[in-house]
Amino acid sequence: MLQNKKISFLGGGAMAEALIRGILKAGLFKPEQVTANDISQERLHYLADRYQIRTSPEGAAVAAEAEILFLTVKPQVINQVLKHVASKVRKETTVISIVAGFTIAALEEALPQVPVVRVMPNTPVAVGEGMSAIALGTFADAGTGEIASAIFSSVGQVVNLPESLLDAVTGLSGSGPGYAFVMIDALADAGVRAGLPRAQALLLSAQTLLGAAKMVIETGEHPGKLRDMVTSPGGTTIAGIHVLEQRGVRAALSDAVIAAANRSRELGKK
Ligand SMILES: NC(=O)C1=CN([C@@H]2O[C@H](COP(=O)(O)OP(=O)(O)OC[C@H]3O[C@@H](n4cnc5c(N)ncnc54)[C@H](OP(=O)(O)O)[C@@H]3O)[C@@H](O)[C@H]2O)C=CC1
Ligand SMILES: O=C(O)[C@@H]1CCC=N1
Repeated sequence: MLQNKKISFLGGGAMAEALIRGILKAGLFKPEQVTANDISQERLHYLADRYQIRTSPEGAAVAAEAEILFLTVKPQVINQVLKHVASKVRKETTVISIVAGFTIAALEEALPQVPVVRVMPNTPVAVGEGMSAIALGTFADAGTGEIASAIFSSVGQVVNLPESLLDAVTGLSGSGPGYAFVMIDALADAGVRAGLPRAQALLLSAQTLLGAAKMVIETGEHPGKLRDMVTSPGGTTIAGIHVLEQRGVRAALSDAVIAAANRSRELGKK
């Protein structure tokens, strides 16, 4: 299905790089099938050098030859980029937008009758542990859906959801790695505060979050039950959890997700 297809990225920033790294690592595409376009020559040199992919500063030409076209620019410039390339995008091209807040209706207005897919992935696609939510556009048939599912499931887990839920997804799993990195960093600092060497503190912190997440996914148990298994009566964990509850960690995480989801909605209105 994806064999020999030309896959291109308009915007070669952080998320495009994470996807390129992930799909090449998964062996889904060969480097010569992949083209990246970016406004910065320096960035194109870096991507070509690091991943041996093709690069081009000509967005319209890249859009014209793409069979799968990723829109990976910031929400603030997507309208300008679409205006520049829209007339070159062929009706057979599958267009996959990961632009936060940018709606299928806006995509279809710019690219009439083109099969479009709106996806919200996250940066762990770079290491095969991404979380992506997919919503298909009006002109996307089952084949288009299969292409999007194949790409994103090669670099992590995929859910199909109605587009109306993608802002919520953005607040939770799209931005979520950011929250997780803050937590990992904070726990590592805490380990140093408690006397651990920095390198070991960081490993202890990151591997602990990785292990806990894996337990939730592999056992299918409710996190509350798994938490109870760690929490010996009168022991250390409940002393720690008491402090987290006192400081409102749950409410802070909840407010973070809602703030990010609201921001995604706001970006979509511009
Ligand atoms: N980062 C993430 O975790 C996720 C991001 N997304 C979405 O992915 C998109 C990209 O995000 P991210 O990678 O973080 O952003 P970046 O800013 O890292 O990447 C965007 C890239 O596009 C370049 N660019 C700007 N204007 C143009 C243009 N006219 N033509 C071609 N390239 C251009 C930028 O260059 P310059 O920097 O010089 O402006 C930059 O290199 C966003 O829409 C975001 O909402 C979705 C899920 C997760
Ligand atoms: O911060 C952002 O706007 C993007 C969208 C989701 C993750 N990063």
